[in-house]
Amino acid sequence: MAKRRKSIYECQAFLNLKELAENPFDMTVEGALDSERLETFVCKGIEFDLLYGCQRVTTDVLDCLQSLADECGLVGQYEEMRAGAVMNRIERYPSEERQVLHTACRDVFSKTAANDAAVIQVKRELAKLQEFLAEIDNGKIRNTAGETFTSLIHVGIGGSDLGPRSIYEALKAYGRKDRKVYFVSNVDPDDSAAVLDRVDLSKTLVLVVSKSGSTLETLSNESLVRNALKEAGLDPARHCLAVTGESSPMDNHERYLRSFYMFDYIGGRFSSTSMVGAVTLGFALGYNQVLEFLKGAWLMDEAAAERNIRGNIPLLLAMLGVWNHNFLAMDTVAILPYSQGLHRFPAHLQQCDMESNGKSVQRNGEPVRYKSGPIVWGEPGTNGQHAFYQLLHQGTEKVAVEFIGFRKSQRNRDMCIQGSNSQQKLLANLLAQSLALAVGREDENPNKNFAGNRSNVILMGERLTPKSMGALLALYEAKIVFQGFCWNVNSFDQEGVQLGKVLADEILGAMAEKRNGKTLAEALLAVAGIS
Ligand SMILES: O=P(O)(O)OC[C@H]1O[C@H](O)[C@H](O)[C@@H](O)[C@@H]1O
Repeated sequence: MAKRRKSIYECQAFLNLKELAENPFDMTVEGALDSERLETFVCKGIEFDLLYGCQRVTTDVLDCLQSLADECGLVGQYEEMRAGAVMNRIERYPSEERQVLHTACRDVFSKTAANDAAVIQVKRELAKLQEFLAEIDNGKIRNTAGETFTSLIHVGIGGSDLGPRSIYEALKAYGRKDRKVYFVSNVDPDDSAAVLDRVDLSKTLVLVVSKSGSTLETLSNESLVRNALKEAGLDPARHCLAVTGESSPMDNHERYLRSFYMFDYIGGRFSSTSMVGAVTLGFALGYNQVLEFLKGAWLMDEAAAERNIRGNIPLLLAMLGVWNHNFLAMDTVAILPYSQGLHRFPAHLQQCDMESNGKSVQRNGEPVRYKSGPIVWGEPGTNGQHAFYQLLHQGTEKVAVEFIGFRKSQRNRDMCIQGSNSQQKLLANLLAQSLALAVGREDENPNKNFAGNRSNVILMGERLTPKSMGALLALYEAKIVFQGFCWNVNSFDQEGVQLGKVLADEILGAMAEKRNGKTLAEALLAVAGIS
């Protein structure tokens, strides 16, 4: 018999927080935000510190958030998930009924794994990857002309693209100089054409990534690339690699030089540490860097099992998010990395968060009666400062901001210009934005007035490396999972993407048969003037 999960509004802490939210901490009062507060409201963790002095919280609020986390059993559920409980389900209705074990992808460093069976499968795939990368290095795998492969095109979409792409972008500073990676995701034919125009296909590996092995965009792009290989006189089976679910329609060894597996218990948007991300990363950076990346993620997973929110960054970030969203009515979260390497990371988190927690049904099948997942968006600073920060400071919309910064740059190529180097300028801007949002500034001219009290946190790391990237990824994965548990939604399915796919098929059918105007879909096709 499944345990009944509490909805947050059934918790005593929920009522207490509602009361506290009537009079949240005012950061604009003179002296409210002082050095003591800034020093106290810091959570030190794996590879990152979370600075949360600029949140509208008091110790009372934090105590209540702790109680809410405890009443909802968040850490207990997280541990159940890591051990292999069937968390991907909705009671009383047909649902995916799966375990959720993306954490097993990095549980390879533990003496005793949380779920042995999954870790055995994970280790087998890692060993295959290590061997494959060694064979490219030692020349056992070469093209038909006997040359080494120097490029890889990663073909996938959604979880099979966003995570790997954002991680590759974050870490390409450590990439091998003799290797290049390209990504193709959109079914817009211009996406693949632009990449195909730039590569020497004879020295290119094509990694097709699809858990289901049946995603329209990925299969279309695979066909376009295979066709280009054939037109260049090359044998696709000697260039194409697959990452897919075992026994998916793509699980066909004759069509691929190598096949790597992911498993039912790894959700697409949580799959970056599986072969979905590891093959591309391994090609670009080498196997040891993949291990560093996994190590960072594993350390964060372990740290996320701490019950005390003041000592657990993902849990604290999750609970501060609940406070801002459910009690202070902040509908959107902006992820603003002050790190060019992380320029695609907000896009990845958009999928990871919004596809996970953008739900209106609880795990018990009842409707959600409070707000579940927020809208997530973001761009790197300082670029964003010259674009949308106006709204963050003076707009009517209140946005919860999560800054991410690093004390040191990745490439160490910097110089002093007008008294400071660029890394210092970057960090000065990050800190300035945090304070400006929180404290504001009064001006008798209303148009120049900054109201302040705009909540934000800073995640501060030393340097963006494979290890810290792994930790950052796992931090956000755990945050999303904790929030999903708190809102009592199933964070691991994505029924909401189905209807659009069904209607797109209907419209494609109408296009093929030149049907026009009978159904709503056909009428829209005609009105849009598409033949
Ligand atoms: O990896 P695939 O099976 O090709 O799926 C790719 C993506 O497609 C779907 O539409 C889902 O919404 C995503 O969660 C998934 O990551």
